[in-house]
Amino acid sequence: MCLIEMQDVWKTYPNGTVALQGIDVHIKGGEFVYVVGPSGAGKSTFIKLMYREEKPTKGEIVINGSHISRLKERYIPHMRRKIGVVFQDFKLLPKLTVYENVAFAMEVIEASKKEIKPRVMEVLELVRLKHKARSLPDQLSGGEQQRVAIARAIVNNPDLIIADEPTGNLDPETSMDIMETLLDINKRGTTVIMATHNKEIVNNVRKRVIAIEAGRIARDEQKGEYGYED
Ligand SMILES: Nc1ncnc2c1ncn2[C@@H]1O[C@H](COP(=O)(O)OP(=O)(O)OP(=O)(O)O)[C@@H](O)[C@H]1O
Repeated sequence: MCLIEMQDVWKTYPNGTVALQGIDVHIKGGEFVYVVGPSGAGKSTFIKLMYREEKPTKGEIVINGSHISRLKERYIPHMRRKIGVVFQDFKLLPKLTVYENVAFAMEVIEASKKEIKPRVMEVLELVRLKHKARSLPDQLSGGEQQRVAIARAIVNNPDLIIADEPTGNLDPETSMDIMETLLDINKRGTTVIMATHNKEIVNNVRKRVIAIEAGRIARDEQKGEYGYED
């Protein structure tokens, strides 16, 4: 089944920058997709459209049957429950413990206390951080912080994980560890879309590659390669 469909999607920012021009894409449930391309090509914009951080100037975006390009503001929080987002800079809440950071995502959707504890411990176990539940983010390594962010992104069982440069701040070994965590989540059925400049990972763990150049899809290959020198 088609999880994400974009049809003739254009994005022009208010200052006149044309970030995307005529994007057509289909992504099926369960896929793992890399989004690659030169700096400024439009990767983040492409990804931001999927969780309605940005709105297209023109075109249709359908995610899981819902026309998110037309969605009214008040329905956006509900739509985002089914999407987990992971950022390069982790975006953890610094004064909350690891446990609280993950639990917070469930509190926001008004899950009951009874549901929260076992589910948070379950996802912390999945990212191998149960033993750090009481730590604060700044007591963790970068890779551990990113694994907390992944735990937070998956705690509400999303259909889709969107990761924008999740390994951008991490060394090669830690990056591969984060990649393995994302692959593990994907094996359990969650679709993963990952924008990345990590040539090593893309070339070594072959998956679908969508290359964006100057706002257009330049390549879309199954088991593709990175294709750039940086
Ligand atoms: N909020 C904004 N307002 C105006 N222009 C923007 C905005 N965000 C991005 N842009 C511009 O849109 C184009 C695409 O940016 P985008 O961030 O999508 O690229 P990217 O491929 O993710 O780049 P990078 O690899 O450097 O993160 C760039 O020219 C950028 O300067």
